Amino acid sequence: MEKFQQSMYDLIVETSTKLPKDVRRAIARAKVRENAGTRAAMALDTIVENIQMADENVSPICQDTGLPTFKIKVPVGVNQIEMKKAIRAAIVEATKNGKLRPNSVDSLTGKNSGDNLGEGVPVIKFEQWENDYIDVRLILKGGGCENKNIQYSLPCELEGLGRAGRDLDGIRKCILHAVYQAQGQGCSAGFIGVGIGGDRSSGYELAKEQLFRPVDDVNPIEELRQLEEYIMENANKLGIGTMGFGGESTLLGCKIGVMHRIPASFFVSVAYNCWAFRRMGVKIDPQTGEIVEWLYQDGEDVDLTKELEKVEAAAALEQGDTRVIDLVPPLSEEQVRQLRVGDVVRISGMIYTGRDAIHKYLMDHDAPVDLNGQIIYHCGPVMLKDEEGRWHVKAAGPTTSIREEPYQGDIMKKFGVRAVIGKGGMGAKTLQALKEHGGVYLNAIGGAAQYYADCIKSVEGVDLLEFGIPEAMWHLRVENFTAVVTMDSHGNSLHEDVEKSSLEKLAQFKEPVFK
Ligand SMILES: O=C(O)C[C@H](O)C(=O)O
Ligand code: SF4
Repeated sequence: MEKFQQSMYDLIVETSTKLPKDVRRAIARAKVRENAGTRAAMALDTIVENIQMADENVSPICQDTGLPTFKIKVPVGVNQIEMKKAIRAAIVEATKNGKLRPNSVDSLTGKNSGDNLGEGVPVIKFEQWENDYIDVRLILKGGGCENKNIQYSLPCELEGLGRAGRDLDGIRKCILHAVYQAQGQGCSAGFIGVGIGGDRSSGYELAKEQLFRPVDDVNPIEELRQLEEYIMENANKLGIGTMGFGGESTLLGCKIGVMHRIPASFFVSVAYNCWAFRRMGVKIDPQTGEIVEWLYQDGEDVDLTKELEKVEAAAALEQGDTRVIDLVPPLSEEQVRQLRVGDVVRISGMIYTGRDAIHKYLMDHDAPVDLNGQIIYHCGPVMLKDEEGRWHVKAAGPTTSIREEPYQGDIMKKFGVRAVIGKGGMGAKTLQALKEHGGVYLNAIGGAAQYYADCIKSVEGVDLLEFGIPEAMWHLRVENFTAVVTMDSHGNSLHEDVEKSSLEKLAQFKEPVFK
């Protein structure tokens, strides 16, 4: 087993940097569906470009490399303690090399362990089997989509859909509702795994297990096959679209599993995974620890370069009726008030990262830099320090902004911040503050961590590094950092509009379908 650690390192790097073929095919299908020239199509083009860049740079597709979760099947007699040690060592190595973001945080103190190890991290689950090889599957599921998982206890009342009863039709309603409530915040278009039955924990376990099924397999249980097909067809009619910009591609895959339950409980658990669906698997020789086969290799490989050729055509179309505005901070109130929902902005100059820890901190501390007229970027990047002590960005896409909703408006007013960049949109409190103070919300494409890292020309400083790499305030000099205005200072919010229209569309699925 001396090669096992190297094999696990290779598996981690492959999972973090390359999307499996079945996922790529699903993304290519989404591209065909999305109408050229729309904002959703433009977002998908960025996603495709990002996938390609991650491939070439052997760098993380998305900066949030998730909570590494290994599912391992071993022949009887294999030493699981040694395997665990090797996996942990491989995780540390991959973190040091910038293939994983240091993502393990002490829940009580907030301290980042720095090497991705911690209490219960990584997750490693073993099962014995009678085959003569080891099967290792790894999923790197990020926080934004994890926060969009949802569990229903039937019967229940669902907005737009009414009563969901304890039957197949009630399950159907829960799944549609799960897609609706995720909006663009889990970086749609997404994949869902559904677990019917079990208890609160085994139900979620079953839901997550479904994410290991190939996207294009067929459910062997006839009712579930029909339900999967129904969901794929109809969830895409909700009009949420890529990144919640509105559009035709909302869901890329739906896999449903079932298990027994106890009479009093009836749970439907839904695990939502973003488009950056990073899961891979290998077969391992139990003698040497070497990889003998990579999994998820079936079917055709999509030529994403071909997809990229369409990017320019779409971009040209896009710019036909869209204003593209160059911004160089510091921004004045007047400049910001001229921006409208739908405008595309290209930022050059300094931006400052700030996410959960920084927002909480700024509420009752001074800012480490003058933020007057500046732009805050909701982002927790992957950073590496070179031998001369200079920092380099390895991946830097936006994080889900709604988590900063309790603070954002106050912070913008307190420090004179004029714009925030993030993804998934913000709520009524921030919208009101943008109006009162004169500010905008700029939506970047979630998960496009390589694409944005490329716009960052230098790291000019860092504050509050004691919060850990993802949570620190990084001073970044960017060039042509592109984002879309989705909330403006005139009370307009694309997110509010899409949420409202998708709720109306959800209501068309109220009547029973599965008797
Ligand atoms: O933590 C992050 O960088 C992003 C997170 O996965 C999110 O989707 O909000
Ligand atoms: S930022 Fe988006 S793509 Fe990345 S892990 Fe979070 S939900 Fe997934």
